[in-house]
Amino acid sequence: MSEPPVRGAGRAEERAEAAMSEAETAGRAEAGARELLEIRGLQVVFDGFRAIDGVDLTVRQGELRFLIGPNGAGKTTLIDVITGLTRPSAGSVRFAGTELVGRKEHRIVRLGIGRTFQTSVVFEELTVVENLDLAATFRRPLWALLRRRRGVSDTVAEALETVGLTDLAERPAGVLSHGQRQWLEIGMLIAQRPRLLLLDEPVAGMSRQERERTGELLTTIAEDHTVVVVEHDMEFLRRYASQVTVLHEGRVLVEGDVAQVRADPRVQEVYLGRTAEEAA
Ligand SMILES: Nc1ncnc2c1ncn2[C@@H]1O[C@H](COP(=O)(O)OP(=O)(O)OP(=O)(O)O)[C@@H](O)[C@H]1O
Repeated sequence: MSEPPVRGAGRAEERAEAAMSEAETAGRAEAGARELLEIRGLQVVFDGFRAIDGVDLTVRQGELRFLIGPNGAGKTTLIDVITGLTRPSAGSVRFAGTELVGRKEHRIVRLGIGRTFQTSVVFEELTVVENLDLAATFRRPLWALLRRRRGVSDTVAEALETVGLTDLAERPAGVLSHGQRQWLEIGMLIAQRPRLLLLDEPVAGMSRQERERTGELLTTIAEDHTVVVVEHDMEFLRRYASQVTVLHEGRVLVEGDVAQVRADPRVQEVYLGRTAEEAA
C-alpha cells in the first residue's frame, strides 16, 4: 500500500507540524479527557505472519497506559508502527487527529511522539547535560541552533531536575549506572517536549531501588505527558500501573485497570499463568 509521491506533500506535512505545535500548547491546557492516540483496525504482516491482527487502541491525553503481553504478542511492533519504523498492511493510527501511517519517522517525532529503544542511544563521551542539550535541539528551528548558546536552557534544566540527574550534569554519560542511563534517556525524551512518550521496558535490568525510582519518575512525568509503557515486570505493574492493555498473538485480549486485568482468567491463562499465585 505504498502511496504515490505527492508534490508539495512535504510542505503540507510541515504546515501540519506547525499547526500541531500551536495545538500542543493549547492542548496541554485542556482537560485530559481528549483522545490523543487512536489506533483502528491495525494489521502488520511479516512474510505472511500476522504480528498485529486487527488492533483497536485508544489512549487519552494525560493517561499512563501499560502495554503488556507474552513474548511475541506484538508490543514492540505496535510501538514501531506508531513511530513510523514499521508500515502496517492495514489500519489507521491517528495522533491528535493527524494520520501517522505513511509519515516518516523524523516527522512523527516532530509531531510530538518520543520513544525509547531497548538499546541505548546515549553518547558516552558527552556529559549528561550535553546529551540532554543535543536531544533538546531536535525540534528546535535552525535559527535557534545557530544562535550562540549561553548556559543551560530551561528545557534542559527541567529535564535534569525531573530525572534527578542535576548533580551528575557535568559527568560523562559513560560513567552512569544502568539505572541512571535509563533516566538520562527518559530525560532526553522529555527535553524534546513530546506530548506522547512510548517507553519500551524502562525497568529491564534495574535493581529494586532503581525500579522504585523509575516508577515514581513515570508517575511524575505522567502528570503533564501522555505515557505508554511496555513492561514485563508484574510487580512494577501492580505498583505503578493504572490502565492496562493486554496484547496476545497480535490482538487486544483485555483492557482495564490493574485489578480487572489481573483478575481476568484469560490474562492469567496466557500471561500470568506462570505467576498465578502472585496474581491472586
Ligand atoms: N521484522 C520482522 N520480521 C518478521 N517477524 C517479525 C519482525 N518483527 C517482529 N516479528 C515477529 O512478530 C511477532 C511480534 O513481535 P514483537 O517483537 O512485536 O513482540 P513483543 O510483544 O514485543 O515481544 P517481546 O516481549 O518478546 O519483546 C513475533 O512473533 C516476532 O517474531
